[in-house]
Amino acid sequence: MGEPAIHIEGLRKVFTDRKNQSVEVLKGIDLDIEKGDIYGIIGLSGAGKSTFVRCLNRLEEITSGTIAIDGVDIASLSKRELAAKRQEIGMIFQHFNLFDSKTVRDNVAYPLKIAGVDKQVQQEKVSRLLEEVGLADKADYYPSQLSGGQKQRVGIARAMANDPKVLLCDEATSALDPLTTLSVLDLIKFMNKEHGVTVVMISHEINVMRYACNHVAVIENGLIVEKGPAHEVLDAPCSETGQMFLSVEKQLSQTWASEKPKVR
Ligand SMILES: Nc1ncnc2c1ncn2[C@@H]1O[C@H](COP(=O)(O)OP(=O)(O)OP(=O)(O)O)[C@@H](O)[C@H]1O
Repeated sequence: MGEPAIHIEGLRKVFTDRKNQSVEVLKGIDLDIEKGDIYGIIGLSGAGKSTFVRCLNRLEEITSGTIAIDGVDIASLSKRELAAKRQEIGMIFQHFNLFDSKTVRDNVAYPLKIAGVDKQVQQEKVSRLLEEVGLADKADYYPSQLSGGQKQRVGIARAMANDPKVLLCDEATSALDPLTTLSVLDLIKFMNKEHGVTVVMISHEINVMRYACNHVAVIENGLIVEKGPAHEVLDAPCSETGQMFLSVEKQLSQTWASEKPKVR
């Protein structure tokens, strides 16, 4: 097995809250993510998923530990080096985070502009990306003129603009209806297959993990409590959180509104 796309060792993140109290949110995470994988991180609200994924591109500074992306320890990079490294790490968000005052075309071109890509090349690249995400006819629209699913497609095109090695997905489908969720997950799978981008996806939806991920880790209170092939972790979890997710999923699919509540 070659070098992993992402190697994480002893990752800790401590926040200081408004009362100056320390809150340890990530408590020593070890994880290797292989190149070309789609890796899911599932956990309850507050378990530390967003903090974890935001540490991977240093949107959050880590307190201690190592995060190596393609063999490069990102904590050791200067601001300038980090800016260059971030071109290798695309990210999409639950609420899309598009520039409202820019057109679809300019949103997607933005990372290319920042990277100093030639204007002609920018235009060609943007056109190709918009074709790929099925929005070629919406290039001159503004985000406010798009549906949630279309906005996330723009987010994906923008995240893929610099041909990243890694795509981070922070609850990317949580604000979308089931059908749109499916099409956005298909698009992420397409980007993984066609462009070889390694995907890290966080979610609290077990179905999303099952549909999209090859591997899954369960995060509980700032620690990874189990990890492995998606079908093993999702179909026969051994952690308390994993078992709870599975049991709630079963109850939701088997219980009618008229039946007695099973959880209070
Ligand atoms: N800037 C911050 N300062 C202090 N505490 C923080 C900060 N950011 C996050 N936290 C705390 O870290 C914990 C984990 O938050 P995080 O958003 O990573 O969880 P999550 O698993 O993504 O939850 P959710 O699914 O609800 O988004 C929470 O208790 C949260 O209050």
